[in-house]
Amino acid sequence: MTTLHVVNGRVLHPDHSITESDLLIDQASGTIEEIGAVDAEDADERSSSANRTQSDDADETLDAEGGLVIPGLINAHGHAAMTLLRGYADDKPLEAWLQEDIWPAEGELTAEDIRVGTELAAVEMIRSGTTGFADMYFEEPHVAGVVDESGLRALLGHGFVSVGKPEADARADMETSVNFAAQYDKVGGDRISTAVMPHSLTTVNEALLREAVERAREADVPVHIHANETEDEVDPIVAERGVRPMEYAEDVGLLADGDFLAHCVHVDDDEIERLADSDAAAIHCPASNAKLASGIAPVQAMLDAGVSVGLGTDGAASNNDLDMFDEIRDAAMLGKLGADDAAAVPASAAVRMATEGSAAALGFDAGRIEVGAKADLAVVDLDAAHLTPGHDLVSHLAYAASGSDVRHTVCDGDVLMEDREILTLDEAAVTERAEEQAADLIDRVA
Ligand SMILES: N[C@@H](CCSC[C@H]1O[C@@H](n2cnc3c(=O)[nH]cnc32)[C@H](O)[C@@H]1O)C(=O)O
Ligand SMILES: [Zn+2]
Repeated sequence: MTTLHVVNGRVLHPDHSITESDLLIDQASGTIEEIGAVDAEDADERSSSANRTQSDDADETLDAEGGLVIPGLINAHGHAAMTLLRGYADDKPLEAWLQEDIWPAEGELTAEDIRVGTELAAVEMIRSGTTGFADMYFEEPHVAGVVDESGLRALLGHGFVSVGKPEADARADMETSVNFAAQYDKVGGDRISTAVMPHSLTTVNEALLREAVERAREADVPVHIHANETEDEVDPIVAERGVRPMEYAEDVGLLADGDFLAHCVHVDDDEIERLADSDAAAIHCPASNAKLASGIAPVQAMLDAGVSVGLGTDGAASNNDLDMFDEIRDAAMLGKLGADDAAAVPASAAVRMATEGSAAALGFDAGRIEVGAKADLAVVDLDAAHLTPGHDLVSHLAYAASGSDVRHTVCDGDVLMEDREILTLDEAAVTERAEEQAADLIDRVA
């Protein structure tokens, strides 16, 4: 067995206790094998030479001295290649932003744009301790290629809409979504999984939505969709059907085990109950909801009701970065404002949303540092001024740390970033290429 030792650090356990522990990782299975002093001799040796970075019996060793080993953060909703549209159109509400700026620009996107934009996203995620993500976009086979080379874990799907398109085009788009999901699920291992991804409850017509859900069940993959993001999305459903969107969602066959719904901002008590009674998850995207002034999701109420809640950044054009530490902080801050209660969404709950919550939503056996779980983790440097003193490290993760405090990133037992150097992608080349590709895209749109 080839092994990776993560030594000399402190470890954040699932109950959020913290101990000084080493990890032994089996790289073949990509799982955590042991937590604790790996053997007594090692521990003795370590105390006599704290700076040692080579372990005699491990194939590879990662020094976490002064750091906290946390579960890799999981970005459970986004559109990775939208990094190319970062800062392209800001300060507008959802509908105008999509229709006036984003969709016209996306109409010009090529497979190469998607590949380059997704590589840029991968660099940003690895740098900021994100090891897994969900992606709803186009040209997903190219996204899968980037996931493969970057070493990240991802759940991918082709997003499709029917509004504003001839029926035949919309149907073909739905077929692309189903076929991609069926063909790429668990392709080349278990780092890539898939879902069928109708864009939203209002941008896909009922017949296609029903069919997409049915086809997803046949292919044994979940469904991912935007839901209840703005009032403007809720009102037409209520006006047309006389029911709120979650009842409509149930009616078309959604809210099954494995399904996950982005946003869920404007959900009433009955809808929260429906979500809680279902095996589907809500993905909270606080920064995107704030920037587009969509509203504040009732996250504490959802958690209290027992809804499974994950956390996501949404695309980089409505955030405008992919740093999940920011998202954790925004979830806590907006959760308090929205509930008018400083005790709402405490640090620990926000960290859980980005780790075990997102993992459960995406069906990843990760989001926790535990024997048998996937070895998806990040090592956060704790010796910075803004993280001193260390009264409460979970508080620091939520309120004081940022992605740039991440020193190492590991996914599936492989080191993706060591001492802030990304090993799987050429960061300088990726950013340079992205700058060129984005300029070219904007030229084509103009
Ligand atoms: N526009 C595509 C649909 C699906 S891909 C996913 C889409 O979600 C869009 N998107 C990004 N952020 C949001 C959001 O917050 N709400 C709704 N859609 C978004 C994104 O720009 C992309 O167009 C089509 O023509 O078939
Ligand atoms: Zn989105």
